[in-house]
Amino acid sequence: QDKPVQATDLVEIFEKLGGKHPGFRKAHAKGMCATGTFTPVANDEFAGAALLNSGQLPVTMRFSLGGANPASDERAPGTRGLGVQIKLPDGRLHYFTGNNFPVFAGKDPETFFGFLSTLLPDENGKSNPAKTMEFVKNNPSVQANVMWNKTAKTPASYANTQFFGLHTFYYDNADKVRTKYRWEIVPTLGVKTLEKDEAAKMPEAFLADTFAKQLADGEVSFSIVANIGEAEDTDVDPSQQWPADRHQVTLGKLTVSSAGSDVCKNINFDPNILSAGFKSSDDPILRMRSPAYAVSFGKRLSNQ
Ligand code: HEM
Repeated sequence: QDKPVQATDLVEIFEKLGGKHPGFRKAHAKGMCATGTFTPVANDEFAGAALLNSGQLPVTMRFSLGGANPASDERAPGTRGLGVQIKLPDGRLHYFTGNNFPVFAGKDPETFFGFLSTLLPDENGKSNPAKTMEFVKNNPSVQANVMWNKTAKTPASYANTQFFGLHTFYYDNADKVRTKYRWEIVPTLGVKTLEKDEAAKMPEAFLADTFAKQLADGEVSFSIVANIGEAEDTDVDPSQQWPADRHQVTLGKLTVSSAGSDVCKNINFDPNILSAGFKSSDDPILRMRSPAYAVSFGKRLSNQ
């Protein structure tokens, strides 16, 4: 657990846990692509950002289930994700790629990898919950995520799911004044989950149909909001939430116009690709995401 973990190690363990599925994403294999627009809201904290001063911008997004299995059961609670690619007029891209849990499972790639390792079946093909419990006890930084997973309910729809950026990012304005923030994507239709018995009555795959129906019935949209960090809020640890009372500003609104295209296939929703003025923090999980996504991108495009 002490030796540095590489992006290839993480992709490999995802494949061990979720199976080898050539041509699919090595995480969030099952998903749905959608297109829409981003309508910015100007504000002082992000003054001068091209992202918020270029009018309405085209968006490609992908909603997904966690895990490497492209046939995941959508009735199960657990990870849901959203990748958002916003295209600026000069061709520059800005990504927001987040999940529905508010804290990550580990403060760094080594802890995350160590945790995943405990979930692997042993030589008899059996999982060993005691091993996982022992790891969780000894690694406080995975505990909040494990607790979240214990109580998480099945999301009723992607349109009723809130997504968290988890990591800390910065925006430096022209006067070099820095805004430190963490973003969230909040559904206009509200967060809705299914109780166990309700979920059991659903078909194994219902998310695409539910979404299409909501889109046909009215507007499906989300707000992108930024929680503004204070000096004592961690910059580098996505396993720790910031206090809930931080000043919040709206960056803009994401409105979905269509769902179900396959344009996401050739997109790598790398959260470190940001438009002018924005920067990633040194959060080691955030930094690990670029190489891991690149490994997966290369593999899936070459049908591995
Ligand atoms: C070290 C930690 C992480 C690793 C190794 C990792 C790895 C990956 C990989 C390999 C993919 C597939 C990329 C592709 O083929 O295009 C992926 C997709 C994704 N990840 Fe992560 N990830 C990590 C952390 C996170 C975190 C913290 C979040 C949420 C804040 C997140 C959200 C997502 C989402 C939403 C997708 C799907 C994007 C899409 O639809 O293309 N991941 N991740």
